[in-house]
Amino acid sequence: MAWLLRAIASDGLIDSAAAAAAGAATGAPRRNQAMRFGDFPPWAAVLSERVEALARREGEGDDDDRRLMTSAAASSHPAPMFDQMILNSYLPGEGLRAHVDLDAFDDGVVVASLESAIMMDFYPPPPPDPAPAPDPNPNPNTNDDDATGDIPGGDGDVPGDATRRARGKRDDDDVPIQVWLQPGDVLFLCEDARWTWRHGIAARSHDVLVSEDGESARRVERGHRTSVTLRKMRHDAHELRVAA
Ligand SMILES: O=C(O)CCC(=O)C(=O)O
Ligand SMILES: [Fe+2]
Repeated sequence: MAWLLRAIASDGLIDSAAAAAAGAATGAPRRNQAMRFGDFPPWAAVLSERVEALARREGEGDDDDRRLMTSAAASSHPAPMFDQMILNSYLPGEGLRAHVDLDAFDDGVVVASLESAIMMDFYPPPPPDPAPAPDPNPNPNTNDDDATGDIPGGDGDVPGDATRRARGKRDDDDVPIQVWLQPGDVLFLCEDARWTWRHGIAARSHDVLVSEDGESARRVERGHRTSVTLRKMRHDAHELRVAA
């Protein structure tokens, strides 16, 4: 479940975040990421409080589909809802490898997208590993060390798409679901969108926006973009019982 909220961040917040990102990005070689745990700078505390108010907002009934953050995710974040922040800075042409955020953080990850629009790509999880095929030759004396031989769709020599999927490997040639993030948009990642789908940004200097009817397309040049991600460290992660 991924929800997008248009334009939460006021200009003042955007300016502060952009200035912080610019400050973090100074020096050589250029740094494009800064991480904070716990005490946020004032502008980030304001952003975090606004996001928290939205995520906890009442009046959406019991219909979880209408909430920005699932109630399970929201209630798993005792106040303050977020205690970790990453500030990312992207120049045109820069991207982000598709990934699932670390297990050390709870459900309900938030991305505030600032300054310049960008296309974020979402890749579904690979299908589960197939059940092992019955051994067609149960003769224990047969020496078959071709480890790929029993993978449906794979012939062991030519690693075709089906083979990669069958092995649970990921392929960035997969067609993503695309989400157009405009300055001020806030994206809430819960459940599958947080735990199993990968998200990433293609490294290119422009995006192509296709109209809703699919009839026309528009090229949009990327500018400098800043993103602020907010997360909550899982309680058990403090004791390093989960992968960090
Ligand atoms: O920059 C973004 O929009 C996403 C950043 C992200 O996915 C992350 O920090 O884990
Ligand atoms: Fe991420």
